[in-house]
Amino acid sequence: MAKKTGTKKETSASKFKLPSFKLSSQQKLIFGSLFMLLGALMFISFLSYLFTNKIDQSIVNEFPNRTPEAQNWTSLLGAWISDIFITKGFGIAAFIIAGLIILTGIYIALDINKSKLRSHWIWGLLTVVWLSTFFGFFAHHIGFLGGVIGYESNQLLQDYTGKIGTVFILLFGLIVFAAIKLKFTAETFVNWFKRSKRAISEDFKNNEEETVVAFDNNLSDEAQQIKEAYLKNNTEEDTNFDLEPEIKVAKPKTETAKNEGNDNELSIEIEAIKEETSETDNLASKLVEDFGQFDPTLELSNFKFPPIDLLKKYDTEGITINQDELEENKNKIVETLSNYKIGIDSIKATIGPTVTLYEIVPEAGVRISKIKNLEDDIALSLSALGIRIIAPIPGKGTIGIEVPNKKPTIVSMRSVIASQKFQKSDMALPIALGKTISNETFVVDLAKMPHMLMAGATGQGKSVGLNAVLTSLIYKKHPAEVKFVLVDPKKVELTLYNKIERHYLAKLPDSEEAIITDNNKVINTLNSLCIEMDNRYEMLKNASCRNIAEYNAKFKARKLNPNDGHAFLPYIVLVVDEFADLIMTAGKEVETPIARLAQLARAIGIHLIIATQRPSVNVITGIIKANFPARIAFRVTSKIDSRTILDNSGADQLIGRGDMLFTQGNDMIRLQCAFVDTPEIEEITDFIGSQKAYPDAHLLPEYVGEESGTSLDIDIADRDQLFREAAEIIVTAQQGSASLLQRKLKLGYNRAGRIIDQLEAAGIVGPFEGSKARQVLFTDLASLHQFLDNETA
Ligand SMILES: Nc1ncnc2c1ncn2[C@@H]1O[C@H](COP(=O)(O)OP(=O)(O)OP(=O)(O)O)[C@@H](O)[C@H]1O
Repeated sequence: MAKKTGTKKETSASKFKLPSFKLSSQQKLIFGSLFMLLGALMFISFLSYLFTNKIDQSIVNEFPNRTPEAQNWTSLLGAWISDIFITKGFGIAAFIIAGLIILTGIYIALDINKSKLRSHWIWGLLTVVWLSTFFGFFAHHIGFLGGVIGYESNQLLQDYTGKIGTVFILLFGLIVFAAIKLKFTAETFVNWFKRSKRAISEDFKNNEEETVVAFDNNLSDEAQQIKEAYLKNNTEEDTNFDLEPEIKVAKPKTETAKNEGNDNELSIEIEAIKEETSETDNLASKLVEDFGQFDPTLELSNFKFPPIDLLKKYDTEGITINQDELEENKNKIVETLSNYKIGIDSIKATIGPTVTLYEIVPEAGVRISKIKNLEDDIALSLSALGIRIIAPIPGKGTIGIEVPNKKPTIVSMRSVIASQKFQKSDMALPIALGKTISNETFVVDLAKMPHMLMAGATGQGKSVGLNAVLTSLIYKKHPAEVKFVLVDPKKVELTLYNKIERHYLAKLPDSEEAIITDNNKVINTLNSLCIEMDNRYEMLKNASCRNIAEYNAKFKARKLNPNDGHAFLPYIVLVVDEFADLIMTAGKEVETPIARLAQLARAIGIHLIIATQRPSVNVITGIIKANFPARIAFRVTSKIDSRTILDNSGADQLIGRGDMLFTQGNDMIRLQCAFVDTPEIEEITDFIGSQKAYPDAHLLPEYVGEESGTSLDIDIADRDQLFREAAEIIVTAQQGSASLLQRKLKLGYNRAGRIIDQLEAAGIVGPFEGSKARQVLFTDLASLHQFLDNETA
C-alpha cells in the first residue's frame, strides 16, 4: 500500500517535472557540431544567394519539386532557406542569424556559460530587426537588402512618423545599443571628440617638428665632422661636448647608432605579462554592471532606522562648571599634598560628566610613588568616594587625581548616538559606550575588540551598559547586517528585544522564543554557534577570504556564487547577561564552546559580550580572560574583584551608576556609560517591531545534543527530491559532508544541510562530528539501493 502511494506521488511529481537538459560530453559534441554545421550551411547558402538569387527565383516556390536545378552552392535547400530568411525575412541581416546558430554550437560543444549566449541571442536578434528596418529604406533599389520584414516595418514606421521620424527612431535604437551593449556614455563621445581634436593638433605639431629635424639633419653633417675631429683629439669618454642646440635634437639618432654597434651584447627579451583575469572576475564585473552590487538590505529595503527622537533628553544633562567646587577641591589637594611635603608646580582641571580630573605637575624631585602611596590619605582629606590617582598619566608627564563631581550629570544615549563621532563612524560594529572624562563621546568597534567582558557589582549599571551596546548597533546597522543572540537567565533584562525577533535576533530552528532563558538551551545555542563558525570558516576557505569583511565585500561584488553555498554573512553578536549563573549551573559545558568561540570566531564575525556580577576567578577563568581582551568594569566591592576583571585595581574606587573603566589590553579609560532607560528601549523596539520583518528570526544551524538523537525522525515523504541522488553521491565518495552535496548538486548550504540531516535520520550517514566529515554507513551503491528500495516497499 505504502508503495502504491509512493509511486502515485512520484508519477504526479514527475508529470510536472521540467525535462532536465543535462548533456553528457559526447552529446554536447554531437549537438554542438550539429548547430555549427547548420549555421555554416546557412551562411554558405546566404552568401551564394547574393549572386544567384535572380536565377533561382523561379524555383524557390517549387521546393517539393526535385527536377529544377538550383544555382545556389547548397542547391535547392540553400535557395529555399535563403529565400525565406533573406528575401521574405530580414534581408542581409539574416547573416547574423547564421552566425548566432554557429555560436550556439560552439557554446554547447565547449560547455560555456549559457547566460552569455542568451544575451548574444537577444542582442543579435535586436540587431537583425534594426538592420532590416534600416535597409528597408533602400528596398526600392536592392529588394533583398532589408527583406520583406525590413521593408514592411520601415513602411509601418514611415506611415506613422514619416521618413524623418523613422530616421530618428532608428537613430534612437542605435544610441540605446551603444549605451547598453557597448557601454557608451555622453563622456565617451566628448572624450572621442577631444582625442580626435588632440590627434589633429598633434599631427599638425609633428609635421612642424619633422621640418625642424629635417633642418637639423641638414646641419648635422657639418656638426658631426667637427665632433669627430674633436673626439680624435680628446679620447675621454665623459667629454662634455656641447655643440649647437641642433645636435641635441638629433641625439636619439646617436643613441640608436650606439645600440646598433653593440651587437654582441646580450639582448634582453621582455615578455609582456598578460593580466590574469579569471572568467569569474569577468562574470562578476558583468553582473555588477548589469545588476549593481549585491545589496543585502534589499529584502527589507524600506526598513527605517529608529529616529533619534525616540531617545530621551535628560534635565541633568550637560556639564555645568561649579567654580566654588573646583576651587575647593584644588585647595584641598594642594593642602593635602603640602602636608606630605609634596610641592606642586601647576594644577589643571578637566571637568567630565561624573568626575573631574585634576592634573598636577609636581615640583622637581618629587617621587611619583610617594603620591601613589598617599592615595587613601588624599581621598580621606578630600572626603570623597571614588578618588582615583593615576600616577603618571600615560603619555603625559603629569599626575592625575580624579575627584567625583558633587552633581554628576547623566550622559544620555541620545547625546552619544547623535554625536558626529558615532554618526560618521564607518566601523563594522560601532558602539557608543559613553563619554570620557574630557567629555568626548567614546566610540569603539566591537568587531576589533573582538569580544567584551563586562563585570560589576549588582546595581552599578551593567544592564544599562548592555542596552547601550545593543542600542548603538540597532541605530547604526541594518537588520541584514547584524543579528543578536541574547541569553538572559534573569528572564527580565532583555525581554523587550522579543519584539524585534524577526528583524535582529537569531535563534535555534526548533525554539519558540528567540531570547534564551533556559540554561540547557544556552548549551545548544553555543554549540550551534560553533557549528555556524565552522560553516563560516568553510565558506571563507572556499572563497579564499581571510575574514568576514573580505568575504562580504567579495559577495557584494558578485564574485561568489550563491549556488555554491555562498551567502551574505551578517555579524552575530552573542550577549550573555549573568554569565556567573551559567557557569554555576552548566560549568564546562558552557565554558568550552564559549572559549572556542572566543578563540576562533573573530575572523568570521561572531562576537561575544558576556556580563557578570560575580567577577570571581571560577567564573572569569583564565581561558575566558585570555580571550576577552576588551573589558569593562563597573563598580565592584573589592580590589580583588577589580584585579580579576581588569588585572588592575581601580574598579573598586568607582562611584557606580554607570561610572566605569574600559580597557582594551593596555590603557585604562574612565568613562561614564551612556544611559538608556527601559521606556526608551520599549519605544525603539516598538518602532522596529511595527515594520515589515523577515519571515522568521535568523536561524542558526541545528545542534543535536548527545542525549537527544530523536529529533531527527524525518518522514520519508518529507524527504528532499534529491535525497536518493544525494545518498548515491555520499556513498560513492564515502564522505558525508554537506559541502560535497553543495558542489555536486549545486545546492545552497541550507538545503544541503537538510539533506544531510535526512541522510542521518535514514541511517546513511553517522552523526555530526564537529569539523570532521560524517561517517558513511554504507560501503557500496548496491547495498544502498537495496536499503532504499526496502524502505519504500
Ligand atoms: N549610565 C548610567 N547613568 C545613570 N544612571 C545609571 C547608569 N547606569 C545605571 N544607572 C542607574 O543604576 C541603576 C541600576 O543599573 P542596572 O540595572 O544597569 O544595574 P545592574 O548592574 O544591571 O544591576 P543588576 O546586576 O542587579 O541587574 C539604574 O536603574 C539607573 O538608575
